[in-house]
Amino acid sequence: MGDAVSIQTPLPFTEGRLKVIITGAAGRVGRGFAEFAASRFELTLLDRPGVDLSGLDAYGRTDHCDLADLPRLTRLCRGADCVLHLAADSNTAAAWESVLASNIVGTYHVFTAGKRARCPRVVFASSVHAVSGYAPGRQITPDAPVNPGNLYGVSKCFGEALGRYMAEREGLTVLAVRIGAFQKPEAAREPDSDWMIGTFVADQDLYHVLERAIRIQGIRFGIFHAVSDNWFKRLDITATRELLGYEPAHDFMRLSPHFKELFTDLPHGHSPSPSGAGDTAE
Ligand SMILES: NC(=O)C1=CN([C@@H]2O[C@H](COP(=O)(O)OP(=O)(O)OC[C@H]3O[C@@H](n4cnc5c(N)ncnc54)[C@H](O)[C@@H]3O)[C@@H](O)[C@H]2O)C=CC1
Ligand SMILES: O=C(O)[C@H]1OC(=O)[C@H](O)[C@@H](O)[C@@H]1O
Repeated sequence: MGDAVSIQTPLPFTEGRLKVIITGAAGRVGRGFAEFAASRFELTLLDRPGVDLSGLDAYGRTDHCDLADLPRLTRLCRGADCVLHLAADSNTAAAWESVLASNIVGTYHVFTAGKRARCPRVVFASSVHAVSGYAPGRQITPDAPVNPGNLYGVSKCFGEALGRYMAEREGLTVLAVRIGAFQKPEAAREPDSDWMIGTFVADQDLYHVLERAIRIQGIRFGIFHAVSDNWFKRLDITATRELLGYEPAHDFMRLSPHFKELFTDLPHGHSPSPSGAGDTAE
């Protein structure tokens, strides 16, 4: 994560019920995080007009807002401590027009709304696809040059770059969390997917990273990787562990019925490295 590696740890975390705006709150990550975060933060849960927000009102205030509507976004951000920006066209094969509207223009509007409303922090949901162009089996550290595997990934690189600019030049603090393949642990059933082995992130593991990204002090900008404690980690999580205090609880191989039997006699953390894959960069 570039500059942050020289920071002395541990960094402090802001306690208490911070006011957090969540965009894309009705999506897969948003709904689960809202439930996890309701007792921890004062939430405003946003999604685009027409999206069903029912059920979310148990976790905070709900409202509709399209990312295209900068004035409305700005009003909604007033008084908030942080925007957790989850809204996006999350389809890795999304059409460019949609990527442009939601992920590029929409993300620009979220950062700009945060700045205009004096909301000091944006936590940006980036993706492993910002670096999915690297060869399979290679582990990627947060300081590797971006290498998106699709146009959706390109839009996540844009969000990271904009976040850095907004942090360095416009006074926000920005944490970009590169999310792997988000799933509930009980859904980790794909028989032999190389992609899932390396990128799986269990829902609760991700929620802990997001909470810590919202609370950490002393970082102006950082890119943090969020995958579970997988046998092979496509994204290196050293900085997430050391700076955010991330302690992942899950490992795709241990959850998958296909692989579980291989691990019965091995204590956690002492698995042999699979050939061609491991925790160090090639
Ligand atoms: N689910 C995953 O495995 C991963 C997700 N991510 C990122 O994390 C974030 C959350 O992902 P999911 O919850 O899975 O996505 P999702 O597709 O389930 O939810 C995204 C939400 O954003 C909303 N949205 C889209 N465009 C909008 C617009 N123009 N204005 C207002 N709202 C809009 C949608 O209505 C939807 O409810 C996304 O930014 C995604 O790119 C990154 C890596 C992996
Ligand atoms: O590639 C993956 O596994 C995931 O990565 C993402 O960034 C996408 O938003 C999500 O739809 C995919 O499932």
